Amino acid sequence: MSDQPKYHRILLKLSGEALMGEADYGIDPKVIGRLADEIIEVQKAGVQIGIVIGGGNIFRGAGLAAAGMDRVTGDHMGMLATVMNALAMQDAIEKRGGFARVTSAIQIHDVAEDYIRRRAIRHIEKGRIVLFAAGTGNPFFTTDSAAALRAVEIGADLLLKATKVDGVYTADPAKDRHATRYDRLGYDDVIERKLAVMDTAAIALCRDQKLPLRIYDMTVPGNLMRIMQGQPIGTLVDGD
Ligand SMILES: Nc1ncnc2c1ncn2[C@@H]1O[C@H](COP(=O)(O)OP(=O)(O)OP(=O)(O)O)[C@@H](O)[C@H]1O
Ligand SMILES: O=c1ccn([C@@H]2O[C@H](COP(=O)(O)O)[C@@H](O)[C@H]2O)c(=O)[nH]1
Repeated sequence: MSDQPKYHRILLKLSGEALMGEADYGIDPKVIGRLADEIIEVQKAGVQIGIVIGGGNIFRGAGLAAAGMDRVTGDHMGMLATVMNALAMQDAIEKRGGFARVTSAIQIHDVAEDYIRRRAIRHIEKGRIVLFAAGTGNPFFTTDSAAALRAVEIGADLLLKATKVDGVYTADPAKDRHATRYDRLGYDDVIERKLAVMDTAAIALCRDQKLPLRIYDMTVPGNLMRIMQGQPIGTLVDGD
């Protein structure tokens, strides 16, 4: 990268659902491999990176509860799904010569270390890409909230929500073809207009901690680096 990156430390939230690629379930190795390449490139350019991956490609607690399962059990399964995604990303990063560590909010010592904030920050400072798995460790939350929480805890200067849509729209673009995209919005605009691209708890935490948030399309190769270079890709949420 010719220019110095605009950001020192980021928290990247990757949609689990987008990892499926064209499939209906699971992980497309091509998608996760391409993302790992982009993440390593950005890390080599000097950006410190923490990652939270969703679990929507495997299980979501609310969906399991709707099918009759106990909600808390469903949420535990959803959190374990995020551990699987994090392990897959750790593997993809390491296969490409990067360094990664999965830390888990649920104790699961044979596969990942516990999340300990100071330890995670130390890994990041040493150039390791830290994957924060198992969400917040609590049911009734989502990985969006986990991403906002970890971003604040590690002192990230930007939270990036990487998803299948190219920003925040006036309505869900998957349901309303007349919806139009915002370039920039305040935190309270997202909450008050009920723009359901990210859960309210996550937006409120970003607002209270004045953490800028950018929502962008992760299916377009190169977008992560473009954002690190300061290009206005997607929608920026900050300010009143
Ligand atoms: N106003 C809006 N602007 C943009 N997207 C919106 C809006 N309202 C709802 N959405 C929807 O928000 C979703 C965000 O996708 P994403 O897959 O990242 O959700 P997630 O639940 O955070 O991730 P995961 O797949 O990991 O569970 C998109 O499917 C999009 O259609
Ligand atoms: O803190 C958390 C984070 C997640 N969960 C459960 O995991 C799934 C998958 O996460 P997504 O954010 O939907 O991708 C989620 O639906 C919850 O069931 C959780 O309980 N607590």
